Amino acid sequence: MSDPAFDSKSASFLEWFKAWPGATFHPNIEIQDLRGNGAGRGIVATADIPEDTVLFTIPRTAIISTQTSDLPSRIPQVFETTGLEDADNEADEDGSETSGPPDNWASLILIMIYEYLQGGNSRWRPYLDVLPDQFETLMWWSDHELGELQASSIVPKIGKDEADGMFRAKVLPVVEEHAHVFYPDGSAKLTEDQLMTLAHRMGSTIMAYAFDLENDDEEADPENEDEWIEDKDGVLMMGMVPMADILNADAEFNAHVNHGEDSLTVTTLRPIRAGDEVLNYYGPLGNGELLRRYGYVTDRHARHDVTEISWDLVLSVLKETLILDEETWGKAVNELDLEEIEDAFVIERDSGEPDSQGQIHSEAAVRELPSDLIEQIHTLLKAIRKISPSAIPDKAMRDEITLLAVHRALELRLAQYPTTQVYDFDLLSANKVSGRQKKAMIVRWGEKVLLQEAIDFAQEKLLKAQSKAGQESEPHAKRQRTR
Ligand SMILES: C[S@@+](CC[C@H](N)C(=O)[O-])C[C@H]1O[C@@H](n2cnc3c(N)ncnc32)[C@H](O)[C@@H]1O
Repeated sequence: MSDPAFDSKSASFLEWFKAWPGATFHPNIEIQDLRGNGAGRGIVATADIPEDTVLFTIPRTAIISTQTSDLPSRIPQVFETTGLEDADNEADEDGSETSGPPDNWASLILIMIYEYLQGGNSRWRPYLDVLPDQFETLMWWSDHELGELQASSIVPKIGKDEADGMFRAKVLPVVEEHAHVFYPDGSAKLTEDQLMTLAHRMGSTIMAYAFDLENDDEEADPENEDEWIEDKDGVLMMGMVPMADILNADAEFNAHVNHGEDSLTVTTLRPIRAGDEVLNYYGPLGNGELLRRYGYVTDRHARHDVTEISWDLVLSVLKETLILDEETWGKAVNELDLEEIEDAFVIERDSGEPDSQGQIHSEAAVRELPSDLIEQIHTLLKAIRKISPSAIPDKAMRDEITLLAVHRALELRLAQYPTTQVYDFDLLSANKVSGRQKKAMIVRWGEKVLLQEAIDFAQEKLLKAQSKAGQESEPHAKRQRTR
């Protein structure tokens, strides 16, 4: 069913966009209301379009960034940099530091707050009108809703407290100190709570919509010419790119945003048929990360699912497996260089890469165990062997113990999720869940499927290692097992 208010905002936005000098918009595409599929606005082909067609052109002047908004020139003292700062200001994100210019994130949040508060005076008003004021990203979920993610490793990455700290340190003070710049004459000032909510809203919008823009000053790096991933952690300038961000995305896609000197263009990577949605690419993200940053999940992104296993869990399994006296164990663990120790390890598949047409042809599968985990276990086992050589007499035993421990730790990791894969699958396939609960269930189920694949893979490797060790030790007595 059509929604006149929604459609009229889309139409005003399109008209505004086309009026920018240098903007183009292909006649065979249109902005559609895809809320029925839970996908907001999107761009759909209205007739067949061949490969390598320019769908639209966005002049750089239409992008919202530090280079185009008036804000940096109105409060230059805030935006001035010495050139020595960490462009990412990562260390400041906990809000512990209040000095220094705002980083990429804080700069764009300030600019978006400024442009929003200008209302009809902002050059980007029709664009701001089609940006969201509600989000499905994890930052906005209640504790109860987050509980549905169970033991997912995405939960500790949400970072709400860090964002609150950053806004209080780098955003609110600037708006308050320069209220005469941010608030047009006669407009009411926002309360601290309203300003925090607005900062969160702009932060979430930037997270899901902004692009990293290749810096004009830098020479083009031929290695990165085909860079489609929006790396929010990079040092490039961030900007809000009207129209390019109306594109929805998937792990297989059919369009690409090219960064030109004066404009950005969106071109088709393969023929698009009438009725097909034009899709961009946000990168090889698992559904957990997709949900955290963008607020949705897809079947195609499941191949990139990841989960993590903690070193503490592996360590407890190793301790149980090796049955060493406390002194030997304590000494060996103390041998590890705390600076070098990884706290968590990523479990993932070899998930393949999209080809130049945005399609993936390989099958995703677990093809190795995390090499940094194996290395860290080996370092510990080496330390143990130095103290107690009989505990780990040879390399074969080291490898067997390593695989036993990884296998067991993966089983215990899977058991940290209170429901089973089968239970989740039944609910999902019977369509008994919807909304956020369903998204959370897809994430946690995907992680369980991945963990089970990793368990099976470790088991296979363990059996091979054991049979190899058995053959090598024959006709001697069977090797003594550690437990
Ligand atoms: C860059 S915007 C794309 C335009 C957006 N649909 C809109 O209405 O403004 C990114 C947001 O679009 C939505 N989105 C993108 N791709 C999607 C997909 N394949 N399925 C569902 N939602 C999607 C998510 O809400 C995401 O945070």
